[in-house]
Formats: sequence, C-alpha cells, structure tokens
Amino acid sequence: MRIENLLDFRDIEKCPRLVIKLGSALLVHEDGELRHDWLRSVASEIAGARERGQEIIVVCSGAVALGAAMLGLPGGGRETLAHAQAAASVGQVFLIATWAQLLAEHGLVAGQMLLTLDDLEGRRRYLNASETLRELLARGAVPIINENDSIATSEIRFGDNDRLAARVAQAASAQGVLLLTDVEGLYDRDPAHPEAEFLPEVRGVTEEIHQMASGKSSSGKGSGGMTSKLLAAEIAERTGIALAIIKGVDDLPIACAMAANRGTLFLPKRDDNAWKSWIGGRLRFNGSIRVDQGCVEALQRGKSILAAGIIGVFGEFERGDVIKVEGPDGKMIAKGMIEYDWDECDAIKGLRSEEVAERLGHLPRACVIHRDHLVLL
Ligand SMILES: Nc1ncnc2c1ncn2[C@@H]1O[C@H](COP(=O)(O)OP(=O)(O)O)[C@@H](O)[C@H]1O
Ligand SMILES: N[C@@H](CCC(=O)OP(=O)(O)O)C(=O)O
Repeated sequence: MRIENLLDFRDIEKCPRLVIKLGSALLVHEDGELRHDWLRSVASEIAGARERGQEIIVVCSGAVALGAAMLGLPGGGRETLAHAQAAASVGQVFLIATWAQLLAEHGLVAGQMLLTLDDLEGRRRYLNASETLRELLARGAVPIINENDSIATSEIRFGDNDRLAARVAQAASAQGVLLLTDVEGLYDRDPAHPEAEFLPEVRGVTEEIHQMASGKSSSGKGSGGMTSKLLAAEIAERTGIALAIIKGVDDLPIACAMAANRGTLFLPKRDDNAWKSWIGGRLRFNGSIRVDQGCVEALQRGKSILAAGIIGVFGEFERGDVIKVEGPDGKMIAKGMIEYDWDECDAIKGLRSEEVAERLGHLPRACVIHRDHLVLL
C-alpha cells in the first residue's frame, strides 16, 4: 500500500506491516493486575489481522507497572531506577508468558525482543534488529517488543515505548504505527480541560503542535504522556510512516476505534522510505561489489543480492556501509547497505547460500544486500 492512497485514518489498519503499541495505562488495572480479558481481545484482533495476511509487530509496555505490583513496590515501581529495573525484570516474564499463551490460543507464536536505544541507533545493531524482525515475520511469528528496562539506564534508554515503536517501524520497514492509549488522540490542550478540542488529523508535527501536549500521564502508569507520542509521530512522518493514536480502553480496541472512526492520524511527509532515501542520497562509498547478469535481472524483479551473484569485491568496506553495486560491465546500477565486511564478501562471492556458512564458519545473513536496503538507479 502506498501512503498516498491513505484516505482516512481507518486505512492505517490495512497497512501490510503494522506496528501496534499498547501503553501501560491500558494493560494494567488500578491495583496493578493485568487486564487479561482485554489483552485476550487484542490477541484475537492480531490473529484476525494475520489471517487477512497482515504482518503485525507489537510494542507492549506494562512490565514496570505489573512487576511493581508483584514485588509490592510503591509508586508503581517508578520511585527509583533500581525499583523500576527490578519491577521490569519480574513484570516482563509475566507479560511475555501471557502473550505466548494468548497467541497460542490462535495457533500463533510470540517472539520476544527487548531493545535499548543503542540497538536501534548504531548501524550494525540496527541491522541485526531489523533482520531478526524480518525473520520472525517471515516465519509467521508475532514479535512482542519492549525496552530492556532491567538493564537500560538513562543514557541508553528511550524511556517511553512510543518512540521505540516508531523506530521499530523504521527498522521493520512497516507502513503504519497504531498507538493505543487511554485517550482518543491529540487534543489542543490537556483533554481534561472543558474547552479542549480534538484534532483528527495532523500534517506535520510543528512547534505549535508540540505546545499542545504535556508529558504527564494522567493514569500515572505511563511514561512520556502525549509529548512522547508526538516525538514518535515526528520520527514516523520523516520516514514516510503513517501513525495514528487511538483510544484502546475497550475490548477489541482496534475494531472499536475503526467503527467509531475516531483517532488522530499523523500523515507522513512523503511516501518513500527515508531509510532508502538516505541510502539513495549517499554520494561517497567505501567500496563496491560487481554482480553478474543473472543478479542484475533478479534485482530488477525486486530481489535481494545473494553471494552467488557477486563476481568482484573492491575497496575495504565494513558491514553497514553503503556501497556501490556494479553490473558485469562495471557500470553502477544500485546503492545498498552491505551485510558483510569486504573480506567476508570476497570469501563468499559466487557461493551458493548453503556453502556460505561453511566458508564463514558462522551463521550467514539471509543475503548480502537486502532489497529493503537497496536503491536501484
Ligand atoms: N494534548 C493532549 N492530548 C491528549 N492527551 C494528552 C495531551 N497532553 C497530555 N495528555 C495525556 O497523555 C496521556 C497518555 O499518555 P500516557 O499516560 O503516557 O499513556 P500510555 O501509557 O498509553 O503511553 C493521556 O491520558 C492524557 O492525559
Ligand atoms: N518499558 C516500560 C514502559 C515505558 C512506557 O513507555 O510506558 P507507556 O508510556 O505506558 O507506553 C514498561 O514495560 O513498563
């Protein structure tokens, strides 16, 4: 689906690859108990989406609030960093066990990924995370993601799962993000204010839009309030990803919001993937690979580059560098982000996939340059 075809906010539900983020305020009752039936209804919505052929990634908060109740910690476990980290450690086990069980009721498998800021900022770790996500989705699993709160300290943490959800959407090349929270979307001021007005659509998160939000979580369980959701919307819009905020309090929350046609849609600024435009905009390269004619034709059909198609390796590039791809005649045909260091590329060039592991002595990447990281000229 191209984002320019997005007519209204309900279309976001149909994105082929969608990130759904569930906030703490929704997951946990006042007394710190998990809202089990509600979560079961979300799992059934995910199963329905999978049946329609949609790929779903879940970013799920709530570990701190759940763990705090289990450990008897005051203030929802947020009074000290040590409390929050211990609470997250305990709560996350329960959370993921519940997800595994609820998805299994629909014959689905959950895959846990606990990420820190560094995992999505550094190129190498970003590539690792995006490859794991792709593989989980390709195998039909549902990735369930949270921040790795039990080890993340302020320097290496997002602190809120809204921005994490937007970054995960980038890493997974998703087209849309749905943030489920306890409010219908963005209001022009604190929604508790009697004159607060609802904004159904935002084109560009400007300074004026930022001024509308506060970082306060009215439930006291969330982190970042509306402020972090706007920061997430900014990340998404720059990357051509549509993001919507909906109220997710009731059972079957996505169906409810879509039926009511109520939510705030943040429209992306452009319809191409910024990751690709970043690659496409690169002017300097640390090296190049030359591929055979069969590979050139495969690329034109939208395939990734495999070791078997490589006939030459030039320059000393590293995994994660953007390099040139040349056709058999040496003419540049594409730019792409390489999955191997130059010497490994040289060692595996021309090899079939099953021979690559043997030559490298470790598990190979699925390809040398993935089509999501490749820009044809
Ligand atoms: N301008 C605004 N529009 C809507 N909600 C806002 C605004 N400013 C602050 N908020 C608060 O943001 C809260 C949602 O954020 P948060 O509690 O962190 O939720 P979550 O746990 O789902 O991430 C709402 O309950 C609301 O009180
Ligand atoms: N990672 C934390 C949640 C942090 C957070 O962003 O919470 P929320 O604002 O409720 O999405 C946890 O699992 O408790």
